[in-house]
Amino acid sequence: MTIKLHRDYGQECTRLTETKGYIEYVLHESEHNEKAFRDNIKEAYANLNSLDGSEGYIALLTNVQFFEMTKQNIRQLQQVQKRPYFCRIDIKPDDTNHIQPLYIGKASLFRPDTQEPVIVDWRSPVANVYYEGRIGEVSYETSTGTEQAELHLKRQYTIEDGELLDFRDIDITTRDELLQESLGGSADSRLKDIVSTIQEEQNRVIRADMHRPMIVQGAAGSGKTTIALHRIAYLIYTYGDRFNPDQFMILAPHQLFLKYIADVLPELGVEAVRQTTYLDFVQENIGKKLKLTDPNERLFRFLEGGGDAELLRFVSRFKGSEAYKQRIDAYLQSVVMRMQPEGDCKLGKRVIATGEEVAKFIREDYVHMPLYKRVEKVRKILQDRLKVKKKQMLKDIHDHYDERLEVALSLQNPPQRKAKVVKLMDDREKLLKRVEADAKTLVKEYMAQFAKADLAAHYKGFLQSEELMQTETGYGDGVSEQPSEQVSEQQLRFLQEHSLALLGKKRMELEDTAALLYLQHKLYGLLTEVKVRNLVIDEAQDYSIFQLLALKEVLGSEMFTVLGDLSQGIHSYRGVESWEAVLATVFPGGNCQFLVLEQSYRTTVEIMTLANRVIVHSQTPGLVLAKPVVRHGDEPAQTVFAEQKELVAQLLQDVEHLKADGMNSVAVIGKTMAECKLIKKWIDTLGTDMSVTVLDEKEDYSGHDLVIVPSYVVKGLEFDAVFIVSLEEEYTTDELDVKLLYVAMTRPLHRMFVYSMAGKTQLLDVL
Ligand SMILES: Nc1ncnc2c1ncn2[C@@H]1O[C@H](COP(=O)(O)OP(=O)(O)OP(=O)(O)O)[C@@H](O)[C@H]1O
Repeated sequence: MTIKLHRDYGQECTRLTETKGYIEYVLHESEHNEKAFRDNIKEAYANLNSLDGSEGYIALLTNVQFFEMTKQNIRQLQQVQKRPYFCRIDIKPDDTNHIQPLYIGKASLFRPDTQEPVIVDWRSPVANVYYEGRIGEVSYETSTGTEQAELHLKRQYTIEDGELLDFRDIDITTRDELLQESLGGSADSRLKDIVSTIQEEQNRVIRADMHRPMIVQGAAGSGKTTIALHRIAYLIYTYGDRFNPDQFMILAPHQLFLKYIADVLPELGVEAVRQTTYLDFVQENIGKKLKLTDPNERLFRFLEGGGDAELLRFVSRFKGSEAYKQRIDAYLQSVVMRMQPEGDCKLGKRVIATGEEVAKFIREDYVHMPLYKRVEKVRKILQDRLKVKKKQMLKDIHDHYDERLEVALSLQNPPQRKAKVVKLMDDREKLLKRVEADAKTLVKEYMAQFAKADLAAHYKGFLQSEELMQTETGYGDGVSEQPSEQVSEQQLRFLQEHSLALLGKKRMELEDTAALLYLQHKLYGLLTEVKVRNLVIDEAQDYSIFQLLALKEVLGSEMFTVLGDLSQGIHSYRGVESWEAVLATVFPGGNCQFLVLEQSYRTTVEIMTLANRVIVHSQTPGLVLAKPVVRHGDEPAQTVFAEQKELVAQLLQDVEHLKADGMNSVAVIGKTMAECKLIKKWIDTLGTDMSVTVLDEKEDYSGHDLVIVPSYVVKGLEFDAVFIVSLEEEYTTDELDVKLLYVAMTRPLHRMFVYSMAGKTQLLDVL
């Protein structure tokens, strides 16, 4: 049936026209207000000096605030103008007899004249009914408690360019056509918002209690990244009265990924949320650009095995463990204990502070502060006390000499009297000068014993310390699957020599960043004022326990949303081995929520089935296979070639066909960067009109017809079609290879081609 024949079509068209009209009206009004506020600001500036200081300032601030709000409202309304809402729910609250249709969209708009909501924000409490409610009895939580209601209708709309193209009524039994439509679409180089098709299990994550930490194990394509961003938008809307956007932060793996997700929050009407990487966050807060060894190089060193591979693997894992943090704590303790004051701080014979007192300041009274802030505090206390003491001392000297001068002046013998008075005055002058001079340098000299060493010096100090070298504690701290695993002296010695050698070359490893952040926080305090209280971490499987602990410590908050997939844990030698370990070590006490997302939305049943046949070869603890939403496509093509040239020629031909078929984004995934460069070389040799680029973690890939990406860079991204190519590098049955191939296979939305050279198909052969 064409939608135009639907009995509600006319009414829905009228409603859409009215809504657009009202948006237009509000926009017009807002633009007028915006101008008025702008003029007011100018005027307030001009009057700033003539008015009483605070009055002028308040006028300015108020107008700036209104101006910003209006500007944001305008932006939001402009964004929804062409698609004001995506669904409608008809609900009857239990305390009324009136069924109210509510139109849900990406903004909220209310008509004061009719007291009716025109658009209800998707994040509002009642909108939850759209995502989770079934026709019939429903309830939803508001800030004042649980509301009961009856849900009579759930209707989805397809609106494009302000025109109503279709609508359909849905419930649990209905196939979610809007979802199917959305998943059938084409990928570009940016992630998009999914407000109209958020699924129930995803909705639970988005709306989960902000105050409790949450870990989400989500299969590839289950929407973790998307959910992470929607959750921030939801939290800012819901808790906006208590938290500013700058109190939220999202951590993503690299710059390429940040660019990939950059549009979603602004699309959701959210601005000013920090989106960064762990490394950048650390560098910003220690005030130093670190020269790191290439972690991907090491990844492949592990793959090759042999040599020091096992010991290097130990180094990576141990540096991310709680045991490493504990050793740093012990080192910090020893630094504090070594700050044993050498005697009292005295001006002459007068004590400004006793050694015990100073030690107590540092070790007890100001223990909540970073160590060198405590030292600064002590300096300040001593200076303040000195000021008082000096004044008193000078007065005492004056009093003392005044008395003696009085006696001297009463002497009868004039020459004797003169001599005495002169001497007393000289003595007094000398003494006063000495006191002044001593006072000037006293605190500085006393405090010299607590001289500051810089971060690198302390890290080096730690690496050379006996605290690092303790062997008695195994790292049975939830990091290792074998709690009884012992750390040997040989392992620690290797870590020490390896790290000191790197430091000697002014280099560090990514694994050192947690220690650096933690030491910075404990010794000096972070360099920026960290307002962030609420943290969302994507691709969290690559984080170590220590990285998470350090973040928790520096933010002073547990409001973490941690999303990851252990099946994609290609850095598991330094990242999360099991979520239980994170629960036990980072969020102990049972307050942390743990949710599993199995449903995968990205790819077709055919592609996901093949990817699942790969991942079952991994040792991932508690592996949960991804369940694709029912969407069928072509079988993945698996082809073996005899010649590299022949393979690449076929690939180029296929890509051209795919492009002609409307596949926007196509990627070739090679196992390593070297493999990617080889593919590129062949493409250049064969020639093509397409723009082709090899991606690393820093680049933006929009604007290219074809991208070639190493398997370890591609996580998190998606493309319409993907070619997994093995020219020289094959995927073996090794754990890391299994995960790399799985990550690669879960990137396509619609089509997948596995092209390998003969003899390079080891893992594929066992499928
Ligand atoms: N409810 C939904 N409605 C429409 N599209 C969805 C929904 N959930 C996820 N998607 C789509 O599925 C794809 C995968 O989402 P996303 O990248 O957020 O998943 P992920 O769990 O982070 O994946 P991975 O771990 O494999 O990187 C995206 O194209 C996203 O738009």
